[in-house]
Amino acid sequence: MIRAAVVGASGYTGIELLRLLQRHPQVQVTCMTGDSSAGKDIQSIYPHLQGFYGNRIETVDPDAIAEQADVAFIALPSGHAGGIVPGLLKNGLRVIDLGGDLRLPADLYETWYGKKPVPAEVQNEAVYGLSEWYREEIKEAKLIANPGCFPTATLLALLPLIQAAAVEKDSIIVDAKSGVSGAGRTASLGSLFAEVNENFKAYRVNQHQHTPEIEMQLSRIAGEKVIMTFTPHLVPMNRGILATCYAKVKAGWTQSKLFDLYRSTYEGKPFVRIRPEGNYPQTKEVAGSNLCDIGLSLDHRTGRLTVLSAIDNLVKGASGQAIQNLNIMMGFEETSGLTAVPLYP
Ligand SMILES: NC(=O)C1=CN([C@@H]2O[C@H](COP(=O)(O)OP(=O)(O)OC[C@H]3O[C@@H](n4cnc5c(N)ncnc54)[C@H](OP(=O)(O)O)[C@@H]3O)[C@@H](O)[C@H]2O)C=CC1
Ligand SMILES: CC(=O)N[C@@H](CCC(=O)OP(=O)(O)O)C(=O)O
Repeated sequence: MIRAAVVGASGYTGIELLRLLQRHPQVQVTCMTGDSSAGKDIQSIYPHLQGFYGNRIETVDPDAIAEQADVAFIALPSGHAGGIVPGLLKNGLRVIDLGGDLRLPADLYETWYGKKPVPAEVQNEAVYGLSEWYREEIKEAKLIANPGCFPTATLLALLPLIQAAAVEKDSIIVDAKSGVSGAGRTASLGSLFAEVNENFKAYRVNQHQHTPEIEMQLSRIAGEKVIMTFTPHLVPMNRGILATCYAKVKAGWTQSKLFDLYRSTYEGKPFVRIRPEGNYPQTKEVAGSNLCDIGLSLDHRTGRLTVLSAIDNLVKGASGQAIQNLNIMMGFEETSGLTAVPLYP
């Protein structure tokens, strides 16, 4: 049994880690931290956890965390990892950061997040944790930069095409929609019921912090620079991301060849399901699970391919993928703690 700390246990990704780890056969949560909730019992904030967890929430102290845990999940707003991660690594813990602090080099981070980057030696040690694509590196990692929710849905949809050089690389457009839990539990005007309910809006158009993250990983697999258009939207639902990705295919790529490409790329990958022709993913069909469902359709008139990808932002988009990465790092079964069937309806 390994001991896990959840740093930021009182947030949405924090309680999702608690929900999923509760039935993980090889992991026990031994430490929980928070900020405004420090000093309280977790079940006093989240009564649905009564009978599952009785831990007291502590303030963040890397040395105290290291005494109680072998691995730490960092589920904090961006800007905090730099002050915590070095102390945890120094004490020999494996660390998985769910925020954006370790995913980008310093210049891009500063530009897109508008915050001070983590020291270069910390960032350089981080392995980008898109589990299906970087398994071998994740196995050897001590520090994981867990991907963002939109990048997870988008990259799983687009990387097969990029790797096979099947599309014109300057033709990519991603139109993505997220449920409101993607914004976290911290109160904000934009997350109020009356702002979100019966509404559907784009936000941070051409300015979203996940744009460079997606482009960096597309470029890495392409072996050359790829840029794209990315537009996120907020949808009045609790959970889920649907990314609709468009790209112009190169000559010779038929619908059946494209299906073969996706099926062979994700063969043996337990969390990616390729939908049959004419059948497209829906957020409800992956809710509460670590699955990513992908569907595709080639428009013969325009030569443009539409790839749809659905995930639960809190599971495959955050806490589920973090546990998948822990499983890979520790040599556990990749699906340990993550085999739940989606919650439907
Ligand atoms: N929500 C999502 O779908 C996804 C989120 N992420 C990323 O995961 C991270 C966590 O997100 P999420 O769970 O949604 O956020 P929440 O706002 O729901 O939770 C934030 C957590 O961080 C704690 N916290 C806030 N400020 C401080 C501080 N100064 N010092 C110590 N602890 C602090 C809070 O404690 P307290 O409650 O006690 O104040 C709370 O536990 C973010 O970086 C986010 O971008 C990544 C992918 C998807
Ligand atoms: C709906 C909503 O607001 N979603 C968040 C996703 C948060 C996230 O994953 O951001 P990090 O890169 O900091 O981890 C957003 O668009 O910013």
